[in-house]
Amino acid sequence: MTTATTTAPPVLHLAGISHTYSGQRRRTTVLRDVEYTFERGTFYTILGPSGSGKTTLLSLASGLDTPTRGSIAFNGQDLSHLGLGRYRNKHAATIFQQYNLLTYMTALQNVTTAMEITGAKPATGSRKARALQLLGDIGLDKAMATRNVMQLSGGQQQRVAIARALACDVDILFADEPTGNLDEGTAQGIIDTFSDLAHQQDKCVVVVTHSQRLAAQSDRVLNLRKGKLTEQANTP
Ligand SMILES: Nc1ncnc2c1ncn2[C@@H]1O[C@H](COP(=O)(O)OP(=O)(O)OP(=O)(O)O)[C@@H](O)[C@H]1O
Repeated sequence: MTTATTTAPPVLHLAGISHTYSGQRRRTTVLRDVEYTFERGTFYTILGPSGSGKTTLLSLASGLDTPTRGSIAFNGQDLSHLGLGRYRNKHAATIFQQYNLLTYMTALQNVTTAMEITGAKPATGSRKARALQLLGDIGLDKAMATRNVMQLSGGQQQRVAIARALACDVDILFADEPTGNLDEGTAQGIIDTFSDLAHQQDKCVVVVTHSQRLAAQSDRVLNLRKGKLTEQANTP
């Protein structure tokens, strides 16, 4: 008799990926034969020393760059067949370390534009109302939301980047040091939001961080060291 086990369905598979940057003088191999399967309904953190390749790994997994070797599949489909643009627009949202906001727009316009591009439709109400709600939830009131993003502080811009990613109803959310510029209370609110996205909305959330405190609140902690990705044994 076989025993039935319930496992979360895989959403993203990294199959033997390696990545080398080719400079004018030398080549730097950052990732070496990384093999890992990310699942829905799970909140992951990736830890590793500075320069170990965390941002590189995120840029490959989020479809911004392609690995030198190996392949990446979303829901069983190779990203090169699905199309990186389609993957980024429809299935994966990324909160970048540098925020990558549209600097000629307001905070609100940054969020609504992303919703239009990804086709995200709120369950009720308009995109504008949903965007204002998301911005409000992380502490940016209407006056701030309608200000040009260049007139916001670094921490406020980071919150706009977070609201923009949350507004896109995608399967996977990637975030690169998303709480680095935030005070403790706001950072905790963001961590709680990531946790809810994974556990209540069945999303896959992958966060790169240096924060042990953040990592301790995730479901699975991964370590990137010397080009290899390993899962911490004590994660559930
Ligand atoms: N475009 C590039 N060209 C050449 N080398 C690069 C490039 N981007 C990153 N690197 C190098 O690859 C290595 C990994 O960089 P990466 O930014 O992925 O590390 P990280 O773990 O995210 O670092 P940190 O924690 O400091 O943000 C570093 O040695 C970096 O100098």
